[in-house]
Amino acid sequence: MTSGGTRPKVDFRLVTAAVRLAYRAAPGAAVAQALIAIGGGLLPVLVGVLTKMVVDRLAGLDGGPVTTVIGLAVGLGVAGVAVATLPHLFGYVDAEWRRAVAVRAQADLYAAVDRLPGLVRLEDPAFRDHLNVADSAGRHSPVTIAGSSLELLRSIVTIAGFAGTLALLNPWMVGVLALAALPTAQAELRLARQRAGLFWRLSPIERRQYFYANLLTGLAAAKEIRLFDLGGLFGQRMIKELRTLNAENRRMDRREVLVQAGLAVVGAVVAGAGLIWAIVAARGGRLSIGDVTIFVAALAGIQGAVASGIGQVATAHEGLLRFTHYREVLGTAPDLPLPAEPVPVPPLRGGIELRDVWFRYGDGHPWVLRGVDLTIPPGRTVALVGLNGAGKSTLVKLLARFYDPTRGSLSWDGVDYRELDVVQLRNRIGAAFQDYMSYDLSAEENIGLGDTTAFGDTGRIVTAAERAGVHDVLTALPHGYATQLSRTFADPDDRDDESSGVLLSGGQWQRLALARSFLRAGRDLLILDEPSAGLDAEAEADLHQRLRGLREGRTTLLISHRLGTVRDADHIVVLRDGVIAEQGSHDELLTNQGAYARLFNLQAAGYQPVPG
Ligand SMILES: Nc1ncnc2c1ncn2[C@@H]1O[C@H](COP(=O)(O)OP(=O)(O)OP(=O)(O)O)[C@@H](O)[C@H]1O
Repeated sequence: MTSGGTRPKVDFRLVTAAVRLAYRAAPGAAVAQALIAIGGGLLPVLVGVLTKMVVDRLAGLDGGPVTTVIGLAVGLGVAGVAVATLPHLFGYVDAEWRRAVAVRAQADLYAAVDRLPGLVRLEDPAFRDHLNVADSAGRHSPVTIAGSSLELLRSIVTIAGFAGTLALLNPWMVGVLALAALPTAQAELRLARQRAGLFWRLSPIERRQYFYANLLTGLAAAKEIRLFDLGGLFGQRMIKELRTLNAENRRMDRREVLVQAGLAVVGAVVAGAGLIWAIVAARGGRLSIGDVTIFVAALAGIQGAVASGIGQVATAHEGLLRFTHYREVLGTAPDLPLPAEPVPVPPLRGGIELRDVWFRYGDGHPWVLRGVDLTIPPGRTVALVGLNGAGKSTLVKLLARFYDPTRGSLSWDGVDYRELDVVQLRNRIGAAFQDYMSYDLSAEENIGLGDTTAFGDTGRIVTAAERAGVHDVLTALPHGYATQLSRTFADPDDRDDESSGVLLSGGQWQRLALARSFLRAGRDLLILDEPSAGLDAEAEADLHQRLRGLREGRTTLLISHRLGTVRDADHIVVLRDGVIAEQGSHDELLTNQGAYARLFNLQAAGYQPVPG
């Protein structure tokens, strides 16, 4: 986490950003909480004053009609009701406020992530760490910070009210209390800083613990965990992280208990001394019994409010530290330089050119592409082949401008990619990625996501499914194309209905992903990265037969390890260690007797009978 980088700074701009977000999300709730805070701050003072007046009248020190006492008692009762109900009202408004802030914070956060044009940030571990905390920080921290500020206001109102009352009885006592509050404030703030530091230090451990916990309960690793019997190992590692967390937290808790106990003793000594003075003063006739009651209430009220106020500062500080992660994500710069005036992307006429393209994923990473020169002519099929790690998928990512080349350039009809409108560019591309997605949605949505204008257009979706050879599979599902392809989102009513969510096989999922890309078959460039890797031999032959028809006259980049499926491409490019080793038609490459011929013959030999 950010733990790897510098510790985030908490400054006033951060406070205003959090408070602004909290206010804008629900101005009504913010104002209501402010009023509740002020009311809540004044109430203890009001109760104290009313109690003093009632006690003095009952003691006969302050004559007057009995109705006045009854009026005061009623006032006391009303104040008591307010004291009892305000926390509930506060809790309700607080929850409402948090809900409103959550909607706004999440909308802003995910819009910020969606605005990132490339993949660089999402692959950056530091940014991922910010993201991990940003979601919950955005939802909770603004209200925590604003709420703590209001609670602080409440404490200040209480302190001011009681201090004023106390000053009338014994101005010295106000001074003594202020002096006693100083070490309390200092100690509490120190604790808050230590707590924040601990949060910072422990967050990587906490994330590791979550990682193992999710691994143990998630579906992704369930098969390997069971077959390789990894549950015990991961469980032990999770518990080890948890024990480390517990040990660190325990150490902090102990420190806190000691400090708090010390502060409580100081507070009790000050309160005790004050009480002795009040009793002596009352015996000497300098204070009434009512004065003694309000003196005691003021002492307790001020001490409580000081402790609470300082506690709120600590809570706000911690909330601000978390909020830095949210702000980091929202303020992150685009990971690709976007032109101020992007050039509109025309339909592809002249082709795509890669000129001396060098690429690596980061300064410390090895070169993946090393001086690639390549032309993808319009209306033709270029096949890209090469061993694992040669850089084929990386080249695909550059073609969709998920990254910019580290050196060299790509151009679309002669215009540099960096000058083009990136959204329009992607709009002109259809792709089936090697690591395609399987969405926990219905079959028709899984296809329709390729072009959301096709949502609800059964004709287009069925055509795409037919082209990918998956139509028959989908019509045979319990609810046809409407069948949910996961049980993750089963309705409570459907949980026991086995037909409400169906899981497809790996090859069926791949064909569904292809259908999704075929929705964009009319686009200017179709990229197919290992489109048949998960298909059985029959399905693969069938798919490539269909693809031949689909590719006709369309610009296509086809990547495949099975060279039999690319032999009829217009142009075959062999990539080796990030360099184009050779290129040409299938026949030319076989004649060359180079890397392609060697790989092709190796694969062909695999299909020949083993010599006896
Ligand atoms: N996001 C990434 N960050 C860092 N390195 C990466 C990333 N993606 C790929 N690489 C590295 O780039 C190199 C090329 O990977 P690429 O996926 O382009 O190869 P490929 O030719 O498509 O391989 P395969 O045939 O196995 O799919 C590999 O060494 C890989 O480790």
